[in-house]
Amino acid sequence: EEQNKQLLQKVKEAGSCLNDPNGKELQSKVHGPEDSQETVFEEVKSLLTSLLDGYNVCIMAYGQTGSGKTHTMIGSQSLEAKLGILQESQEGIIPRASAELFRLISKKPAESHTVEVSVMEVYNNEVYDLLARDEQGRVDVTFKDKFKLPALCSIYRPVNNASEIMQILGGVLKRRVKCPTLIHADSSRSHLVVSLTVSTKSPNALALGEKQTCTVLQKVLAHFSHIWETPLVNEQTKLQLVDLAGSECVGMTGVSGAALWEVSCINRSLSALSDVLGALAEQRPHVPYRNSKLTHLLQDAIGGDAKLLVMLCVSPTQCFVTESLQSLAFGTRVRQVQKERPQRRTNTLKMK
Ligand SMILES: Nc1ncnc2c1ncn2[C@@H]1O[C@H](COP(=O)(O)OP(=O)(O)OP(=O)(O)O)[C@@H](O)[C@H]1O
Repeated sequence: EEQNKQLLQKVKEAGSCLNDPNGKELQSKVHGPEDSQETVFEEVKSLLTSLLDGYNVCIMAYGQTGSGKTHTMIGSQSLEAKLGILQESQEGIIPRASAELFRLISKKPAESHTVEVSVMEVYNNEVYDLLARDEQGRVDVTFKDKFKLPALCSIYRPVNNASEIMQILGGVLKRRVKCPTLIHADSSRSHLVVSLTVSTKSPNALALGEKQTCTVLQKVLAHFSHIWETPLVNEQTKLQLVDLAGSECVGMTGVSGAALWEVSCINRSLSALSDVLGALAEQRPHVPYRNSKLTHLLQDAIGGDAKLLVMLCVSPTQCFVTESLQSLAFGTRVRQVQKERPQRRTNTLKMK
């Protein structure tokens, strides 16, 4: 226990040292096991304001298997089993971020923002839409291709509050691919990506129904608005909440056969993610987003002017020191990514 305490102290020190790689102060914080979910969420809260300010935001949990990624992103696993009904204190980032988003939206003019949710998993380098599966969670092999998403487009469900998001998530989480390993009996074998798309109606679009002081173009667009399922929007931003599958050493997990293939796919996709971050950090002209389905799916959320927050989950025990160092190395790479803010996109028409 004393050794573990010392290790935790070292990890905390390593986390604070990472603060200042180029003489610039970067935000970082190391939380110990004593910190509550609420305290951890305080780090995240301001990103929801950024989302409504027009930034794409991505929050992802990275770490070895069993280190607490699902606990951090969703909440306690045992309570999750009760169909997503979590005690508030155990709620992780996804339920808290959803609640904060709707709290912020409630302060905006009525009906100015709409939110849609999609839930996908990347398993064995294929993307599956969890909202497209049947109630029993089985993927009918006859229709397997229907559930694969070659064009990376997915089902979006409109939601009006955080409880609706958690109800949808509670329903689909049972279908996430899990498999016991030596380290973690309830280990997730896929990357889970929950996307909340926030559409902001332009003031003009809001006023079209009442005022006649619009331009000719707006009148034409309004006339044909029935062609689009949703009203005109002038901006869409996306919050992507990602619970990555665990990075792991094959020897430690004790898996073989199909499970070994899963581990290899997980490790390759995480390595592709690291390569993308490396390319962004070095500002290379080509960023290899297409090298894996995971990075392809997250392209909007980690490229451009998106804000990315990575929660590194690190085991506070001596026996996992190799994995912990590997996770910290990933964190170092993330920190090196500096992003320029390009011109904002405006007046984008959303078509379904
Ligand atoms: N900070 C924490 N406080 C209390 N329990 C925790 C904490 N972190 C993790 N746990 C518990 O440890 C176990 C493993 O955590 P979790 O499922 O979140 O790991 P994981 O990193 O998502 O694993 P995998 O990658 O294998 O899916 C769970 O039972 C979880 O409730």
